Amino acid sequence: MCKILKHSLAVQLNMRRSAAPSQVLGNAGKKPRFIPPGKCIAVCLKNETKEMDQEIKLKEIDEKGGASLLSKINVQNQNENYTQSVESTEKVKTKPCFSINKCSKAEVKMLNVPKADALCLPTSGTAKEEAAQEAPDCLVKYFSVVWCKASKKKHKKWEGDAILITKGKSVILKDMEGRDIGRGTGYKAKELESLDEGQTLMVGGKEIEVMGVISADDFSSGRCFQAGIGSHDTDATALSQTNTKPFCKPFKNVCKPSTKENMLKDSQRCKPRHDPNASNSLVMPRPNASHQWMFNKAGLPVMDVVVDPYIASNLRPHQKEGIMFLYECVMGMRVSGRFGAILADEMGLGKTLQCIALVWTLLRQGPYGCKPVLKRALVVTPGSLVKNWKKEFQKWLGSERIKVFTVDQDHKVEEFIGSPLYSVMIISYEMLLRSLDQIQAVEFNLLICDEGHRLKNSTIKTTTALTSLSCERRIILTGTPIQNDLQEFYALIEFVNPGILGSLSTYRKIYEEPIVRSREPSATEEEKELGEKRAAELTRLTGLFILRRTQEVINKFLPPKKESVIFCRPTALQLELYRKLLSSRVITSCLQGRLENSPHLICIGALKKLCNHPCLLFKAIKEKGCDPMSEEYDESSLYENVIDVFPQDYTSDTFSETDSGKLQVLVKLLAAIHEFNSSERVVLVSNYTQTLNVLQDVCKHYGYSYTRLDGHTPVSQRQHIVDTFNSKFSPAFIFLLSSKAGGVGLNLVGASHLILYDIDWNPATDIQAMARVWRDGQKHTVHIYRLLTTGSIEEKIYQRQISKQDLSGAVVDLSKTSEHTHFSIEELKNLFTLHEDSSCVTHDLLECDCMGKIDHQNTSSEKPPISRSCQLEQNHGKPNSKKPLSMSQLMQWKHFSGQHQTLADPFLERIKENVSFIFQNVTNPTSPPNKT
Ligand SMILES: Nc1ncnc2c1ncn2[C@@H]1O[C@H](COP(=O)(O)OP(=O)(O)OP(=O)(O)O)[C@@H](O)[C@H]1O
Ligand SMILES: [Mg+2]
Repeated sequence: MCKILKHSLAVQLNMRRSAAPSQVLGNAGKKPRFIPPGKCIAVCLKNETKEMDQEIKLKEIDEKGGASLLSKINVQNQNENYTQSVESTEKVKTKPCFSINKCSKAEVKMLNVPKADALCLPTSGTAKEEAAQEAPDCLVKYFSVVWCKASKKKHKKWEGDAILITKGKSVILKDMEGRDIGRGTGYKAKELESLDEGQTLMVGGKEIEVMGVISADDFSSGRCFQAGIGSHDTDATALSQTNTKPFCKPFKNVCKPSTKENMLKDSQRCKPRHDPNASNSLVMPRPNASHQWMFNKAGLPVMDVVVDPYIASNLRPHQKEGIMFLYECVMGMRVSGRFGAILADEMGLGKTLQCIALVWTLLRQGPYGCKPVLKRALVVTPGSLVKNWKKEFQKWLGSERIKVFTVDQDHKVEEFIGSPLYSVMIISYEMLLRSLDQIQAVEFNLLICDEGHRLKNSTIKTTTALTSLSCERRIILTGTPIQNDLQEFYALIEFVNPGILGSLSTYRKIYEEPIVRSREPSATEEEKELGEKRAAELTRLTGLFILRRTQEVINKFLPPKKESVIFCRPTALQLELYRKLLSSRVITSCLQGRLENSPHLICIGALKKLCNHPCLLFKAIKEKGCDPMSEEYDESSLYENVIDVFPQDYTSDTFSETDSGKLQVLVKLLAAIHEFNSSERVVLVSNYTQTLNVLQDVCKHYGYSYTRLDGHTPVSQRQHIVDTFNSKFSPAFIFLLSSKAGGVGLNLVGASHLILYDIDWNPATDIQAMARVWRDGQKHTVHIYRLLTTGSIEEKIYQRQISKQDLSGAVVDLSKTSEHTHFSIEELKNLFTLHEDSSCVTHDLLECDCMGKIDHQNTSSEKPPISRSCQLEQNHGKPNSKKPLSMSQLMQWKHFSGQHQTLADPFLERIKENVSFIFQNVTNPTSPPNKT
């Protein structure tokens, strides 16, 4: 970027979007004032370091010695001294953002100082007094500038663009990645205020020339740092072409250049493939003039692109919108020169169908001269969903319209390449890595990455492999919200639209650091404001090609969903074992803060096992042994004496359902469902294979037919298992599902009951599992049951889940490790407390009157039953409320105590005896069950 330029040329060539509009045309008429570095000197002698604001420390001048010292300084020294007045950029490198609150007064002569000996002299009063005099809200101005090292050369060799911030008498220079590259103080405030285009200034040994004024808004939003993406408008033409890839490439293969003759022929025979005027037709947006100018160089007739009514007739309104959005993105109509999109609709909204409609449309049509935009499309998806994608293609298009190729052991990429029949290839991420060489040789015009949140890490093999594909039109599909971690967010954006957010270091400085900083408790008001603005700008910018809709858009098409959180009383054996574990040496030492080797995680694991069933703990003890001599952090020391609590003849194989509170409830619940209607089906979910084994034994014991999908199920069999279960003729009553293995993407609409047997730290894992049954295609009212052991660690995890969910607005990352590893001692104390006297600790925390008064103050069973929807307002105004705000939603659910006489629910009615409390919520209560 080093160019030798004269001023005016520099003004023009170094222009970035951030420069003033006047400079786009250059400013030849205006002669910039240039102050050679050697002539314009600001000398500041360090006397004291003063905190200027939360970030900037500026050095003030010892005014007493200042003048006498200064008079002795030669030019060279002055330069050295000047640098003293400039805060080292290194020092502030790690600081996230900056803003200037108040300015110190430093005695510096700066702008337009004609003499080589121009020195900074104290004016009046002490530095401190003067700093105090300066209005804290003095004007902050922002400029786009170019800079170079100070030199006396006539022709400057500008080294880069930068942003200059002036306030009062101080300036900061930032490079385009947001790093401080110079600071100075002691300028004349007036001169800084009147600084304008073409003027020059010395900042920290650097000479700068002002290219234009930047609005405060452009600075605080970070737009000014974004080369090429800075405008407020969303118009594709707003983008700088210099920063984008060649425009013709995406259309290269399918738009062959036309001769005049061909063009005429084209326009004569060209007509939209489907009638754009038909009722309910779905017509894609027409390209605007600039798009045509860029992509229709051959001047082909512009045609309406109309989605095949065969598929369009099935689309939900949000899906129609989604298809138009995707179309605009991959056509480069939303952001010029960018062809990527992220469709982040919540689970079950039909992302697959939207993509299928898009692919089918683009394989057959295009806006210019009826030429299809795509020749080949590649879908990459988790292995378990490869067949589902094929099925969905068939479901929505029928097998006669399109042939899709799925890669597996028997069907290699070569077959796809060799066959003219296929235009769509579906492959798993794993298989993609294995066949990368062959795939790289194929020219795909569209790449769809399903469950694409796995690309959040740019260094992993999968991301590198996919990035290596030359295809520019890239779509990421994810039901998992992606904005939790700003670096992962960057990686996803970078994948679909490379370079759009600048380099990673720029992104960090401009967005991540200020945003993260603004959310820290110690953030100043100014930091908060800056962070909010940057976040808003990031959202605006990425919102051009990210679309997320929530479940609500589809609720009205879905049958009702009844969700119950069921607090199951632990059994006597569970309680005794629980107490024993809590009194172990390991837990005591954890609570004293000795957490090396993470013994607390072992303890948490043991308690969770115990909650599921004591036999799982028993098994662990047998495997690990219990050694009284072992180290505290060793698992076997946790089990010391625990084995004695089990009955002498206890074995893990012959477990009894009466040993576990949750299992007792489960068995009754399954019986109730089965008896109610033998064609009802249940998905039974656990995070643990061992627990699934127990549940499987229960199925066997009661003669319930079942099927199972967990991490060990071969990928090739998964779709078959799912299809069989969903089929009307499925013999299976129960689908045993490992949430880790089969959580994402699966449709299990054959079942209308889903039971979450245990709880995960990450709410997304559970939400994912629940979304398997309540989704499009479900015909019956859905019942979701979440089983928790009353007063135990499971309740605490649940409380954490709902806080986390509220805090992030359900924005959580599925693939984050499910076990939390960091806990404060307070949190651990809470986690390792058993509440034996509460029927629902979560409800206690809500401070909801409906329960608190009756169950706690008077446990008499003659008390009238409780069934009410608590009012949020009733806790308002209570000081010192222990209720985490995040639980507020639970307040709106129905609260039932275990003693409630009629629950008006045939299934819950059966389990009452073992249940201490129930929260229940019905979504979509009025919608009729889906008949389609
Ligand atoms: N318009 C529609 N009418 C009827 N069923 C639909 C419609 N759209 C989608 N579906 C069905 O809804 C189910 C869910 O769709 P899909 O699997 O595409 O969801 P998704 O958005 O990919 O969710 P996830 O994030 O869980 O993968 C599928 O069985 C699909 O066939
Ligand atoms: Mg999906």
